[in-house]
Amino acid sequence: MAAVCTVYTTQSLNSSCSISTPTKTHLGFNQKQVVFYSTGKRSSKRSSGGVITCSAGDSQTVVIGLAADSGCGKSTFMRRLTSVFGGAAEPPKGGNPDSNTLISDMTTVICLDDYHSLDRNGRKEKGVTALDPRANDFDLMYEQVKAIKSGVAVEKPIYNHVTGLLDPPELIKPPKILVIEGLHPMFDERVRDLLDFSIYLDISNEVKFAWKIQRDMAERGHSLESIKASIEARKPDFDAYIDPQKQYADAVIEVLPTQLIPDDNEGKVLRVRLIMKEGVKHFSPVYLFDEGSTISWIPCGRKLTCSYPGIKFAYGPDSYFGNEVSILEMDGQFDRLDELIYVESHLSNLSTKFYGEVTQQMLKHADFPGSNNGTGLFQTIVGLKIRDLYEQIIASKAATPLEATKA
Ligand SMILES: Nc1ncnc2c1ncn2[C@@H]1O[C@H](COP(=O)(O)OP(=O)(O)OP(=O)(O)O)[C@@H](O)[C@H]1O
Ligand SMILES: O=C(CO)[C@H](O)[C@H](O)COP(=O)(O)O
Repeated sequence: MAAVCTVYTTQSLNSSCSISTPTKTHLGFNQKQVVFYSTGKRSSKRSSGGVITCSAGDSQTVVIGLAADSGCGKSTFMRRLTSVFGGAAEPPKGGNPDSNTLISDMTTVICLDDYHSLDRNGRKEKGVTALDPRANDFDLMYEQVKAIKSGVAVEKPIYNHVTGLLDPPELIKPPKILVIEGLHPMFDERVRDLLDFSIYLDISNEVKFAWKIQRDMAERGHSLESIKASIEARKPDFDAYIDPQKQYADAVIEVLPTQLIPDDNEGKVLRVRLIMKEGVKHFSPVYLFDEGSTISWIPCGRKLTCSYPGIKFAYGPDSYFGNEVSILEMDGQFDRLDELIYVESHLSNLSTKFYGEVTQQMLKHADFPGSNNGTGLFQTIVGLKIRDLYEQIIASKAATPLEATKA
């Protein structure tokens, strides 16, 4: 059966394509109309959310995965990352006001909640949480991420967090950098294999609880009891399906209670560890003083103002889920953010474009959560490393286009 569809792409389509779900026709974006023969193989049970898969060949979309539980700082991280590329991210213009997508000049961030196959009622009826793979459509996620990576636009579904329903799809054009953020970017092996770089935000239970209480009580009017109950209800599925993804991450930002205050239970001062996998293509870990050595550093004194309980850095090689890693750790918090330049000048391999860029980024977003501690510092550093990775991938594709697309 011949299916006529419109492909949205910035590239010439001279290669083999297949259509898995016939899509609606949209007009107006650099489109080319192509006749396809349906494969007859529907990859999704959805009536909406089509994908046109082509091996277009010369695509340049770099795909980044960011995994974390809800309320663990993904949005904050995304704002820092987008800022490193020099722009602010906004929802698609003129689209669904409840869209979860954020677009800037260089990046498009899609939220994987949009691949929930069961809406809020559906999950309730079946007795499953949103973390359960049975509540998510990994076939569609894979096909759409693959299509975007190969330079082809898709009609991605929208999960509406306000209504709890699945809304009509939105058009996602291939960006320079696609970030897929949410609960499961590294869960499905096929999706995982599409990632050029992956990050896991590993927030310890104590800290997660403190952040969730702060946000859900202050901003969403939830009671302490309901927050506790929701965390408890999610925990088994979190442990089974979300947490194990950290073994696949190229970088993990681990957030723990401080060790500088004995038996601290306030959760305000944090110990943050940046775990960086060795041997990842286009990514070289940051180091403190001397690459590969084991270092402990208390920078407080003449050049860095520290009030109680102070600041302690550590760095060294380690092993993480059987992989060789480097770990950079910061315990404590900055009193004066402008003095961060002192710390920055002792770190190497930061992938900055000028002296003091980390400090500049941190000062620019001093009002973001975590700007006075290792969460903000390490998120900024990972943002710079992603920019560097992107530039390296683009440069290597430009140098050897055929080889690079095969890799
Ligand atoms: N580094 C941090 N330090 C302190 N609090 C933080 C930090 N990051 C996030 N938070 C707290 O957690 C809340 C959630 O952060 P954010 O919106 O970035 O998370 P999220 O993972 O995108 O959440 P969701 O998936 O639920 O939308 C913030 O409002 C803030 O209260
Ligand atoms: O984990 C989540 C997002 O990261 C949400 O719990 C999930 O998407 C379900 O959403 P809702 O709160 O609208 O039922």
